[in-house]
Amino acid sequence: MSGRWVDPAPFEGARPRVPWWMLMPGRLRWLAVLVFLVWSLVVAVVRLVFVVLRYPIAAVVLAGSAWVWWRFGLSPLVLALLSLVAALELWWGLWRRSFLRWFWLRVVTEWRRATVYVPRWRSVVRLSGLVGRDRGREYRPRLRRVRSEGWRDRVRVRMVPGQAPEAWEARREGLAHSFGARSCRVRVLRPRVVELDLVHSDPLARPVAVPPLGGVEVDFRRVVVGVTESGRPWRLRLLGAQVLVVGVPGAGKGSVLWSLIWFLAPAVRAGLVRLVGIDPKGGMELGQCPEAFDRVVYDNGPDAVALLEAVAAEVKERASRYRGVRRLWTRSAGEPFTVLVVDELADLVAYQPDKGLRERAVRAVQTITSQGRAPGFAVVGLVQDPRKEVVGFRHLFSTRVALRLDEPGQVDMVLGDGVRERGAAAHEIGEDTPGVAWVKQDDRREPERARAFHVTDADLVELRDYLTYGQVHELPDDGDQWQEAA
Ligand SMILES: Nc1ncnc2c1ncn2[C@@H]1O[C@H](COP(=O)(O)OP(=O)(O)OP(=O)(O)O)[C@@H](O)[C@H]1O
Repeated sequence: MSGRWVDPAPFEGARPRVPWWMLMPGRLRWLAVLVFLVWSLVVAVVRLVFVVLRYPIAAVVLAGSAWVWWRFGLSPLVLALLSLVAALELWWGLWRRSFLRWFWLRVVTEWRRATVYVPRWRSVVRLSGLVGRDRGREYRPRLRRVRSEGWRDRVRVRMVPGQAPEAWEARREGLAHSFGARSCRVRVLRPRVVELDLVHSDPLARPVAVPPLGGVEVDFRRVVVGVTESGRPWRLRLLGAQVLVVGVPGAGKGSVLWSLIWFLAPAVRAGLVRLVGIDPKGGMELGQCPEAFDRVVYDNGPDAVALLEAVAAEVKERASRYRGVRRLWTRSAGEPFTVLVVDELADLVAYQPDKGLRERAVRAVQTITSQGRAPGFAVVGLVQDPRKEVVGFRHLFSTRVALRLDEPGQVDMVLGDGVRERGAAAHEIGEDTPGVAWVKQDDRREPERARAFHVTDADLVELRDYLTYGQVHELPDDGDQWQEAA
C-alpha cells in the first residue's frame, strides 16, 4: 500500500438550515421576540404620527367621526357632519381668503399628496432615471413637503447623494407630464433640497389694472410695476441697477415702461427723480406722455447721441464728486436720481447706419450703465430684437426682463445661460397675455414670472394730468417715504 492521500468521497447530504434565532438560548430568544415587538410598535407609532402630521385635516375628521359614532351613534354623527359643512359654508361666505388659505388649500394639498404624489413617486423617479444605484442598493429621492396653492403644487424633494439640481432641470417636461401638470420648474432651496413647482393654471392670465396714481410710496430700490405669479408685487430695482426689457412687437414692453413711470410719478412731480428719454421711433411710445420727461429726443440721430453723451458726461462728473464721499446716491445728495429711458436701444447701438454715431452711442451707453449706479443714474433699455449686437450689452444690465420672445435661443441670449432650464420659458408666453414676463436679477438664482400692470390710454391721460398740475421742482424736506440707500 502506498502512503498517498486519497480524497474522501464528497458528503452529499443536505446540511439542515436552521434559522439563526433557533440557535439562541431559550431566554435570549424570548427577549429578542420582546425587543422585536417593542421596536415594531415604536415604528408603527412614529409612522402614525407622520401620517397625522401629513394629513392633519383628514386625520382629525376621521378620528372625530369615529369618536362621535362610538360615543353617540350614527344619527348624531350625520348631524355633526352636516353642521360642519354648514360652518364651512359660512366661513367661505364671510372670510373667503382665510377659508382658502387655512382650509381649502390644505385639503387640496392632502388630497393631491395622497392621490398623486405618493402613489406615483416611486415609479416616476425610477422611470425618469432620477434614482441612484450602488452595489445593488437603490437610492431614491425622498418626497418631502407638498403644498398646493391652487394654480401650482410645490413639491419638496431631498435629492440622492451625488445628484445635482441640473438632473431635475433636464427632466422638467417628463415630470410635468407624469404628475399631470402643465409645466414644471425646479428651484434650489438649500443643499440637497430642491422644490418642484408643478404648474396647473396661469394666475397671470387676466390683465391687472394699475392701482390709483400716487397711492404707493416710491422706493427706488423696489419700484412696483406689476404682480408676480404668487400674487406679490413685482418690484424692479432702479437704484444701483440697470434694467433691460426685451420682447417681440406687441409683447407689452410699453406696459412695463409706463407702469414704472406711473409709480415714479410722485417722485417725478416732486423733482426727486428726473426722466430722460430717447424714442427712436419718432415719439410713438414716449410721445404718449412727454410731460414725464425732463428731456426727450424722438430720433436715433445726432440729437439722441448728443443726449446720451451729455448724460454720460454727467455720470462721470457726479462720480468724481462722489468719490470718497458717498458710495451710493441718496436723497440727501440734493440732486435728482436720473432714469434714462431708451425705447428701442437697438436703433441707437446697432441699426444706426452712421458708424461714427453708432460708436459714440455705444461708448456713452457703456459709460452710463457701467459707472452710473453709484452716482444715481439708471438705464431702462427696451429692445424688440434680441440680436447679438444688442444683447452684447446684456451683462451691463443687472435686471433683465424677457417678455414674449420667438425662440428658445433668444431667451438664453436675454436672460443668460441656464435660466431657461430653470423654467424661464419666455418663448412660450402666449400672444394673448401681453405684459407677462420672466425676470432675472443678477443677485438671484431663480427667475421670476410676473405681469406688468395694464396701463391704458385713459391711464396715460390721467398721468399727463397728474404731472402737468403742480410741477414742484424743489426737493421735499420731510421725505421719509423715500428710503435712503444704506
Ligand atoms: N400688461 C398688459 N396687460 C394687458 N394688456 C397689455 C399689457 N401690455 C400691453 N398690453 C396690450 O398689448 C398690446 C401691445 O402692447 P405694447 O404696445 O405695449 O407692446 P410693445 O411690446 O410695446 O409693442 P411695440 O414693440 O410694437 O411697441 C396693446 O394692445 C396693449 O393694450
